[in-house]
Amino acid sequence: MTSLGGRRRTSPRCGRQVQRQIIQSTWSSLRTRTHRAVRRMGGGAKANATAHAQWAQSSGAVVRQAIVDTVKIALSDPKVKSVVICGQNGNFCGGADIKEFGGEMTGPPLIPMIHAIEAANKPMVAAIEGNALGGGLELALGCHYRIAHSKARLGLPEVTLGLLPAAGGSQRLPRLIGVPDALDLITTGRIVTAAEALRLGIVDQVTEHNTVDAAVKFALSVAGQPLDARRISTFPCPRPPDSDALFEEAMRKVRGSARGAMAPVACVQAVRAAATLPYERGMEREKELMATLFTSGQARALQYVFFAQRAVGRWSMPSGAGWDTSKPRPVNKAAVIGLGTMGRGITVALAQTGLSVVAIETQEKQLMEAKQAVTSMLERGAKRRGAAPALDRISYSRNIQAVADVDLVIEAVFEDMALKLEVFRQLSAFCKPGTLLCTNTSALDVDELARGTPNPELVVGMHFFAPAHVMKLLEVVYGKRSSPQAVATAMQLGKKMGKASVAVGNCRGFVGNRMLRLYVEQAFFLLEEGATPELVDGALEEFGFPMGVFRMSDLSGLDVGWRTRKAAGQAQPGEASGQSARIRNGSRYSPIGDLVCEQGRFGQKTGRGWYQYDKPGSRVARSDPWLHSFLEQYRARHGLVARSIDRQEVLERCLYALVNEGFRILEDGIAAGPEDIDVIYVFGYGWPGHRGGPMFYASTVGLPKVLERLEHYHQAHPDVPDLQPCGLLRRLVASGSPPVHRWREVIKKLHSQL
Ligand SMILES: CC/C=C/CC(=O)SCCNC(=O)CCNC(=O)[C@H](O)C(C)(C)COP(=O)(O)OP(=O)(O)OC[C@H]1O[C@@H](n2cnc3c(N)ncnc32)[C@H](O)[C@@H]1OP(=O)(O)O
Repeated sequence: MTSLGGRRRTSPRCGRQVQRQIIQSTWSSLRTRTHRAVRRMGGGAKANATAHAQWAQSSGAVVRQAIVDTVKIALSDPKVKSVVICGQNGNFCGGADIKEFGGEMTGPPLIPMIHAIEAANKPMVAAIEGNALGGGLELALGCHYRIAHSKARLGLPEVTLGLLPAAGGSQRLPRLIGVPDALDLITTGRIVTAAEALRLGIVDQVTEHNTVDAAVKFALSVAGQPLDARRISTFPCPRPPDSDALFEEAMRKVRGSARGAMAPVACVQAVRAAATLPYERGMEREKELMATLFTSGQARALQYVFFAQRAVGRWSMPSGAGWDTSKPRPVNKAAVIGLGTMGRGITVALAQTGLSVVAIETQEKQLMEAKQAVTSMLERGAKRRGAAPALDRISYSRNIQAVADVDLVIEAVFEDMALKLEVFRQLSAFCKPGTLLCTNTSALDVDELARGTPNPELVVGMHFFAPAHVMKLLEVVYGKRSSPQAVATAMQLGKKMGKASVAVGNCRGFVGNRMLRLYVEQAFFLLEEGATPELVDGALEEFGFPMGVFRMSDLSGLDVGWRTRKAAGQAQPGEASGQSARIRNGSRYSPIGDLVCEQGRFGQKTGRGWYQYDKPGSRVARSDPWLHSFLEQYRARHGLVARSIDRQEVLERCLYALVNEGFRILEDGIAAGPEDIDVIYVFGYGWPGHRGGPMFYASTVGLPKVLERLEHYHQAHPDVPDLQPCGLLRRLVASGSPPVHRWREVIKKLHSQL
């Protein structure tokens, strides 16, 4: 447990008949409250100081110790008839302190503690307010009854941390609610509302009123009643009729979606143990499975991602300004300009966040189409959430002057600098003073856009990812003149929208796309050298990406990149051959993608791309003999001899090139730390979370090895300067390859010397 208020107090209503154990889980203010709680547990100032010092090492140990002690006192006191376990400050318990996992566990272990609660001969009632997650819910499942507030959230999210509910959760939940629902909750980590928990049978009662009072009343009402039928571990696990088929199907499903993550698979195995073994043996199985996960490295990666996601909220700019010094402006009303795919998604996301939105599109027909699409997206979302669609929060207009009273505008028009500059010029004329002007560009220069406005400090990039109402990532791009307040406002709005928002500097492609270019480029080079799209995609998908480079390119459309390359003067029409046709600005360039586009093969939408599809729009990719013979002809025309390439080389070339660019981004100060890059890749680019993001992954591979492989590939391909190892990588290796959480120190030193 992370936190404790080992606070014993007597219920004012029931004298000493019900004793309350307060378990609080507000992590951020844990230290002070725990200190106070320890003091309240008895002992003078001296004892208190000792306990507090211990807690500083391991907060959860103190929480567990206090629960054990207080329950013991309550059970031995004849005047106490029932016990209510509750949290403090509106929270039951968010589960184990993840930071404890890295070190040696001290204090009483959780499982015997929960067993002792379940074995108690007085009713133990959990009063659940706020969160009951992970070990917190496992504790509640050890109680004989559970009373929840209507706003409570319950779940076993361990799987998202690379673990399974190993304090009996995987054995008790199926016994309580049945195998299918338990499998769903445990394998996904899905958090449920109190209403759903009641429907599933996880809680016994839901209250709109004071939860502790309701629980105390309830505890008194059941005092003295037999408890045998309330101890979940003694329940037989309800076995569905065809349970073998059910578990096989569950296993097939998790293996399909886990992308190599071990925890979801272990969760199915643990629930299967609950359904097939006596409780004690099931607990042994739970322990074995947990031990494997704990030592797998995947749990460490996922826990890193958990903290990285929170670390990116503590953003900073090269000037030193940051989250702690910059106050965001309130944003109640926003406008979206341009209602293509991105604009529609952004409109939906803003409305679902509770903002008033003005959606602007100049052409009547497009405006009407967009309105229809936005309406149905909102209706579908509302149906899924069981809420009313936020249709009345949106007004539609063809007139840009409708921005007059908004606090923030997000421009999502076509990626064309001249067009965007014109939009920004008009916005500057019509918006009220102080309105934040945001661009959703994924490639254009935010500084150039800002220069076109009278108030460049109000301009930032808000780079959403398609579909914008679904994808969790938001890059907030600050330009040279963006004010810290503008960045703070965009970051706060992103957070409100439920996005993993990362503040990054302005450069070509920002962080995500700048790194992606090198990854894709290596994939093209590998085709030239003898690989096939199937080989490259197979290696990347086995690594854990939902789709490899080529399947992804077919999905998003090959023409998008082609247009950009044409605009940059890279893609040149025609069938030129020889080495010179594959050089741009002195560096190697592969025109393969351009040539495929010249055939009208734009991917899924045209039914042909790197693969073939049954019909345009179809999603099932099949190997395409045309493409293979095209590759052979291409190699022959350019004098290239195909060689055998293995999956290891595919991974090293694609991933290390991407990681190397990540180091350059850190060196350039475009991202403040490795966590920023990792969050961008996990939440926006399908990087498997159980590998922790590219920079974390590099640290697990070992920086000296990454450096050595990059040197090797750069030597083999001197015409690819991007493969030259970055100076920061060399520096980190020279300073002993510190763990990822210490890279910032090296980066800081580097910047201070520049
Ligand atoms: C054998 C024993 C095994 C037990 C299994 C477990 O219990 S594993 C843990 C299961 N619990 C979870 O996964 C819950 C994780 N936490 C959350 O989902 C959320 O933090 C919350 C509890 C719902 C609260 O959300 P809120 O948005 O209010 O706050 P933050 O997420 O920003 O968190 C505030 C700070 O607290 C830190 N923190 C949160 N959870 C933990 C945790 N389990 N262990 C350690 N620290 C935690 C978080 O990092 C924030 O800290 P900052 O320093 O401010 O970044």
